[in-house]
Formats: sequence, C-alpha cells, structure tokens
Amino acid sequence: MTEETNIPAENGDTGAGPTHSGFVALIGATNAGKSTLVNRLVGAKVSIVSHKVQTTRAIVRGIAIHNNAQIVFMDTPGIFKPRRRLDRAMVTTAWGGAKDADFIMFLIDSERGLKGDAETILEGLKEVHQPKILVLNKVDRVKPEDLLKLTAAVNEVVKFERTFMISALNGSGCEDVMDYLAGALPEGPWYYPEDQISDLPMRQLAAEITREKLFLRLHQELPYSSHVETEKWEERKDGSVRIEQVIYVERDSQKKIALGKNGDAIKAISTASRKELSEILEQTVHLFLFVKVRENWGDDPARFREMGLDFPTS
Ligand SMILES: Nc1nc2c(ncn2[C@@H]2O[C@H](COP(=O)(O)OP(=O)(O)OP(=O)(O)O)[C@@H](O)[C@H]2O)c(=O)[nH]1
Repeated sequence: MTEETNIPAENGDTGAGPTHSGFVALIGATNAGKSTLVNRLVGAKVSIVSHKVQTTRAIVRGIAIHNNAQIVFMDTPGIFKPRRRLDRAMVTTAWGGAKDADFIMFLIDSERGLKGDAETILEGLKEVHQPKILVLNKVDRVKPEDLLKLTAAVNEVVKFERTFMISALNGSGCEDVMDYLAGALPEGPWYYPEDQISDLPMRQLAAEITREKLFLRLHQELPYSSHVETEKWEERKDGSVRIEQVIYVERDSQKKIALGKNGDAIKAISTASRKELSEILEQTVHLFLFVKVRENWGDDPARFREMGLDFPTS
C-alpha cells in the first residue's frame, strides 16, 4: 500500500480536507453554565457541575472533535469581584486563559442578562483582542424578544463575530456553535491524540468528582474553601483501583460537618463519588476518604500551584 492510499482512509474518506485545531476560552459569570456546556460539547464529564457558585477553580480543558476540527475548551473559573486572595487568583487565571486562546466564547445566562458580573466581564472583554463569539445560554428560560434585546445590548458594547442562542442543558443550538468553531479555528494539526477528552490528570479529576459530591451534599454548611486531594492511587492485580483522598477543611467545626452525625455525610459522599468514579474508570473502585484540618491553606502558595493557579502577590 502506498502512502497516498492511506491518507483518505485516515480522514474517513469524506472529502474532509485539512484539519483545524485551536483553543477556545469560555468566559462567563459564575453559574452562566460554562461547565454544563463544556460537558455537553465534549460529551463526557470533564468539568464539575454544581449549583454552588465558584466551584470551578483551575482551568479544565475538554477536548471535542467536530468535523475536521479538534476544539480545546478552556473552562475558566467564574469571573467576579475578587475579595480574598484565592478569589483574586481565580480571576487572574481566567483572564490569563483568555489571552492564550484562539477564540473567546462569552457565555451569558440570558435569564440574568447583563446584571452583575456579566457586565463587568463585558467591559473587560473590550481589552481582549482575539475573535469573540457571544453565546446566550439558558434560552429555555426566556422569551425570544428578550433574547434579541440582550443581543443588541451586548453587541453595542463589544463587537462579536457571531451570536448564538443555546441551552447547554437540553442541547439546543449547541451543534451550531460547534459547526462555527470547527470552521473558524485555524488550520493545523491536532494538539492531542484523538481519544483524549481532557488533559486533567486522573487523580485531579477524581478529586474534582469527590469535591462535587461534597458540595452537593453540604453546600449550605461548608465554605467553598474546602478542598479535596487524591493522595494515593493504587492499581491492583484484580483490576480494581484503591484511591485515597483527603478532604481539607480550615477548622475543626467544619471537620464535624464533613463527617456528619455518625459519619453519615462522609459515607454518603464516598458512596456517590465511588459510584461515579467506577463508571468513568470502568473498573471497581475502593475509595477511602479522610477529613483533615489545615488552617490557613488559603494563604499557602503550594496549594495554589496544586490547583494550577498562580499565587497572587498583592
Ligand atoms: N435551565 C437551564 N439551566 C442551565 C443551563 N445550563 C446550565 N444550567 C444550570 O445552571 C447552573 C450552573 O451551571 P454550571 O455549568 O455549573 O455553571 P458555571 O458557569 O460552570 O459555574 P462556575 O463553575 O461557578 O463558574 C446549573 O444548575 C446548571 O444545571 C441551561 O441551558 N438551561
């Protein structure tokens, strides 16, 4: 077989043409639906979704293949007014991610419109020079005429290449976004192997999953500063895996909350996380969760690095 006969076969023999690839930064206020959208577009769970705001801390990339394009999504932490040091790091990371991207995708919860943080972000986008698209999310919740008004108001402040109206939850409009990005991203070879959906190391992904379960169960009682780390990952001969994780909290009172009465909370969190990990890893998971108090970890540079964040010096 000659080299030439191999080429069309690799491309699926659909007259597919050259490959495209690039990075798309998702920018949006907390709860706009960024994680839900990345998960939908990538078709696998790579970024945690929770009803508690500001759950996404470090940049998580989901990698989607559409037509001939490999689209790498950078799921940025919500941009909001920074108060504490950790908050400031999250904001810096989000804007840093935007500057490295080929495309910016500004996601707005169309029910909330430009209220609050979305307006601040829009102002910030004036300084960002990459091509930008506007994506109005949660259209299942608003009237069409309100969407048109919002589109006009936003485009008056910043010029977007295109505006899309979608529901990340039910998928409507998402295919159009993918079609557009696949054609608009630069021509070039793919950055990642075809079967890779996220470059998050498995350990970190596993920690994210437990953190999601922690928040889902205890979102009213625990501050979002609590943090999960995977400390041990042991593949066993019988095909199962033993995973040990530590939930770090800042105070003894929070430790009691995380454990719950008779250990009820930690047991439920562990069961939910183990179940989901087994599904994702397609193997039996033995999960061991520990709760430890680590005071002031929010001011420790090493913790920031572990989460993929820069430590803010001011
Ligand atoms: N009705 C409706 N709800 C949605 C839609 N997309 C997302 N949501 C919900 O909005 C909430 C926030 O979604 P996330 O994906 O966690 O939001 P996020 O922007 O990643 O949030 P942070 O991580 O805090 O920045 C969740 O409860 C989602 O189920 C949508 O299209 N329609």
